[in-house]
Amino acid sequence: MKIGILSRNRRLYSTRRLMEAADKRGHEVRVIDVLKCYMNITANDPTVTYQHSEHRVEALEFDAVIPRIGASITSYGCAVLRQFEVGHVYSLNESIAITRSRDKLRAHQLLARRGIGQPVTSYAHSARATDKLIESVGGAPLILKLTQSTHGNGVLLAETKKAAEALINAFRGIGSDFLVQEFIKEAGGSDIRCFVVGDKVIAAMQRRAVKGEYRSNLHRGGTAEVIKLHPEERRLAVKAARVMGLDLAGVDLLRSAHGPLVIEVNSSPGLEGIETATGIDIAGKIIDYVVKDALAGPNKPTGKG
Ligand SMILES: Nc1ncnc2c1ncn2[C@@H]1O[C@H](COP(=O)(O)OP(=O)(O)OP(=O)(O)O)[C@@H](O)[C@H]1O
Ligand SMILES: [Mg+2]
Ligand SMILES: [Mg+2]
Repeated sequence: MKIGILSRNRRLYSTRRLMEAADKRGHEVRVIDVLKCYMNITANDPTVTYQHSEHRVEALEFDAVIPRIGASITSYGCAVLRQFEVGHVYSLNESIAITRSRDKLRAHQLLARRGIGQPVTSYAHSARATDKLIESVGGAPLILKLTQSTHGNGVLLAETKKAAEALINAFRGIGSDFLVQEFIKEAGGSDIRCFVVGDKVIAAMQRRAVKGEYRSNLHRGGTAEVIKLHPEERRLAVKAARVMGLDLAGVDLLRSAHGPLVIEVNSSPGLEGIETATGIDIAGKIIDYVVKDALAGPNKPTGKG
């Protein structure tokens, strides 16, 4: 099979591992930097051309693509991916599903519609609503989250009502889009990353924040270890990925006093942390899934919104 990995950098761990796994299984694999692609949008003869120095590839000839689109290039990356879809090329994750998951507000609303447990989350435009926003999530301490951010960068803990008001005003002042969220204290600075492929959780790890930190992201110095999921957590993670329409997803859960809660669904979850923590050949499992799913036919758009 001819597989394209849509990634900006072939040296990234996840990209390298996917290439290795595809190669090992005898597939022809190529890394395509979406920013070096251009497209011709016509009904009869849509094209995506990848031009890298003197090399030129007619990219719609791929049998399957695996999108690894970074948060900073969501818009152009998804436009290129949509063009593959116009050309009936199978994609592991569809552009619409990636777009849904990138906006945390939209994702929370879609998950809520399907009854998926999440921390109480509020959103408002008007400065007059600040008191109500704070009250609705149970007051301080509370979490403020930029709607489009990653690696824990846009996640802030406001320990007091005064701090929450100051942060909300600051975010409003610079025109940032943010959510206010109930702080799940009992998670104790840990979260669970569930790695979903198709309709299965193929691996899970618990990430623990360093002392004095509330964010467990490995990029923030957190540590990871294997964890055995409860069946309820497994079902929740698979359902969350389904609702977003993602065939590959990193679903983050918090263990709260009232059961597991989904905090986010990532469409390009990294492989390094989870492969290192669990010793599972995640890249191999992804390639096996892609081949099986692509052979079964073109994408069927899933989910709404
Ligand atoms: N409501 C909450 N209560 C307690 N801790 C939280 C809450 N929301 C987030 N956290 C902590 O902050 C971390 C980062 O939050 P989140 O996963 O939403 O952001 P992210 O920047 O998209 O992360 P990623 O790099 O996993 O994509 C979580 O892993 C968790 O440890
Ligand atoms: Mg995220
Ligand atoms: Mg996360």
